Amino acid sequence: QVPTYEVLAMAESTVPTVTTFNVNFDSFDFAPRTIPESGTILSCLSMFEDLGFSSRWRIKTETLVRFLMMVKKGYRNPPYHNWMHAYAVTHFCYLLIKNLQLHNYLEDIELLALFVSCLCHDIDHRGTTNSFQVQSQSVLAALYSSEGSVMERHHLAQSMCILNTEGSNLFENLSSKEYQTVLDLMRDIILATDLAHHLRSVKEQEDLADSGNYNKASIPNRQSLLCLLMTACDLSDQTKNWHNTKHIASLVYQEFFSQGDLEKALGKNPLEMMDRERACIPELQISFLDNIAAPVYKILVKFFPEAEVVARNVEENRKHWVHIGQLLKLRHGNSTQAMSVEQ
Ligand SMILES: COc1ccc(Cl)c(-c2nnc3c(C)nc4ccc(C(=O)NCC(C)C)cc4n23)c1
Ligand SMILES: [Mg+2]
Ligand SMILES: [Zn+2]
Repeated sequence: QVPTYEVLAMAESTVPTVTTFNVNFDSFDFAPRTIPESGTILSCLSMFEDLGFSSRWRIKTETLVRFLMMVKKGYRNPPYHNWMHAYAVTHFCYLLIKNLQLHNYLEDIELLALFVSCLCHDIDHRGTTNSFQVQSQSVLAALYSSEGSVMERHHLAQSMCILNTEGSNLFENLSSKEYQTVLDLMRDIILATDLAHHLRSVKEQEDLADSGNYNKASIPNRQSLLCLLMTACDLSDQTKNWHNTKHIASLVYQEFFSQGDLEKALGKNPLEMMDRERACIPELQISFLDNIAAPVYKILVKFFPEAEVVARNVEENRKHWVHIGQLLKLRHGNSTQAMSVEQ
């Protein structure tokens, strides 16, 4: 529970509009991690207002503030999968809604579910993967490994707990039918953040984009697009400038290498990408961009040509990794020794 006086103090302060923060806050080039963590709750408040969610779904400011503080507090502090990741993901969702006229493709309640899912999608992440949960026989694996997507089921469960807590239920003023719908949507969307799920679904998303037959009346079409958009938000750090991308890679590999160290301590052999002795970050990032990130934004651009700039930024970042890789080869021969990510 978040103390009421804190909530009221926050709610008392007038909700600044997004433009009072930054003139290009709603541009694809804006890097949300430039907002200090201390300003992220107010920033989320102003995004809810700006998107018209507060009035459309009759969300009381006090309830919204309490919800945001509970969600933020629900995140731990691993190098990458922390609250600032959730905030950056949510900001990209804001950009999609603001720039792509998504209401021509999705229902209003689906946009609300997507936005709230971005806030909640990695809540209580421990900085380790689904396979690590199973390998280490964690409590979460005991709970969810039979269904798969162990961490994602936990993120969903934690989100439901917050919504079921008196005073922080965002959806308290929705009709019972709307309420059930938004929870079902959050379940589908948060479970879709499992990369294994994404890899199984991306072909279908590409075919739908290539067909040019997207039909807003088709539930499967809308579900497919929602999953694509969620993954696009989750990986959106790759669509920003090189400084941001480089920084994110160092956070992700801090997390991966810590897991690799744990696995070695448990007598297991970590994946190369988790092994600080073997990983070559530029190589790994080029294959991550080629095999996972770039295809997502190429498909996004097929649906929404006006999003072209994000796909171009991913290509730009790939070129930087190629250059870094060449520098490393020149400087350190072909040793696969993991080197710190240099300028
Ligand atoms: C959407 O869900 C997730 C979940 C976890 C993570 Cl860390 C990420 C994520 N976000 N940014 C990154 C970056 C910059 N590099 C990454 C390199 C590899 C992998 C990875 O999981 N490879 C396993 C393979 C079987 C797919 C994920 C990476 N990643 C996204
Ligand atoms: Mg996740
Ligand atoms: Zn995430």
